[in-house]
Amino acid sequence: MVHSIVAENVSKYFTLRYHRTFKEVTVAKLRGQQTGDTFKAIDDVSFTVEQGESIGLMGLNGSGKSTLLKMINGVMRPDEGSVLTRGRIAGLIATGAGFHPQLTGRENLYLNAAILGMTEREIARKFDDIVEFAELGRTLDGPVGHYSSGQKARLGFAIAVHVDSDIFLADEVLAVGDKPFKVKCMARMREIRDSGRTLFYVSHSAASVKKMCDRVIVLEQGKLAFDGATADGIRFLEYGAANDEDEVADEEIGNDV
Ligand SMILES: Nc1ncnc2c1ncn2[C@@H]1O[C@H](COP(=O)(O)OP(=O)(O)OP(=O)(O)O)[C@@H](O)[C@H]1O
Repeated sequence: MVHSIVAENVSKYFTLRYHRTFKEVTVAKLRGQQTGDTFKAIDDVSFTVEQGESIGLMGLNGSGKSTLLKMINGVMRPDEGSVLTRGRIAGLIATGAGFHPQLTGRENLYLNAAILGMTEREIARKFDDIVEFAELGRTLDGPVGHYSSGQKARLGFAIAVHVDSDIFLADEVLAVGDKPFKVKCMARMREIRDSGRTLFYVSHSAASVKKMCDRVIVLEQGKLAFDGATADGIRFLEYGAANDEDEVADEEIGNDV
C-alpha cells in the first residue's frame, strides 16, 4: 500500500471579525465589547488515504470540507499538525479561483494549465480536448469576468481533468453545472478513479458519493465525525430520506451516468 494523503492532528483556526473599520473596532474596545472570535474550522483531524482510494468528503455547510481540501491542495497551511501528499495534485476546489477576469477563456486556459504544471507541449497536445470538454463555444474568446459560474466551472473542470495528476480533488463541481455537464463530469471522475488515481470528492449528494466513492469521511464542526465505508457514512448522515426532493433529482443524475 502506498500512502497518498496523510493528515495528522490537523487544526486550522479562523478569526471572525465583527467590525470592518478601525473606528468601529476602537468604539467596541472602548465599550469593552468583543471585536472578534477565533474558532477552529478544522479540529484535530487525522486520516490516511492510500493511492487509488476514492473518498467522499461530506458534512453540513460550514463543517470545514473546503478548508480541509485547501490544506490537501497546499493553498492553505494547517496551524497545527501536518498534511503530507504524494504526487501531483489537480482538481477544482473553488470555481473560477485562479482565473484572470480580464483575460479570455482561451488565455486563461493556457495560464491555468501552466500553473497546474502542464508543459507548453502538453497544453498544445491537449488544447482541443480541453476546449471540446468545456463546450463553451464562442464564449471561449470572451473575458472570463463575464462568464457565469457554470461557465467558469466548465473551463476549470475541463482543464483540471486533463492534468496528469496522482490526486484529484473535486469540491462541489456538480453544484453549478447543468445536467448534461454534471453527467459528463461524473463520467470523467469515474475514469479518473478507475485509472488508479486518488479521488477526493466533496459532495452533499449521497447518490453521487455512493456511485463514486468507496469510503466516506464526515466532518462535524471541523471534527472528524465518521471515517469508513460509504454506505455506513451515508447512514451516519441520515441522508437516506427517499421522499426528499433533492435526493430524487440526485438519483436521476446518478442513473444517467
Ligand atoms: N478565510 C476564512 N476566514 C474566516 N473564516 C473562514 C474562512 N474560510 C472559511 N471560514 C469559516 O470556516 C468554516 C468552515 O468553512 P468551509 O468553507 O471549510 O466549510 P464547508 O464544509 O466547505 O462548507 P460548505 O458545505 O458550505 O461548502 C465556516 O464557518 C466558514 O465560515
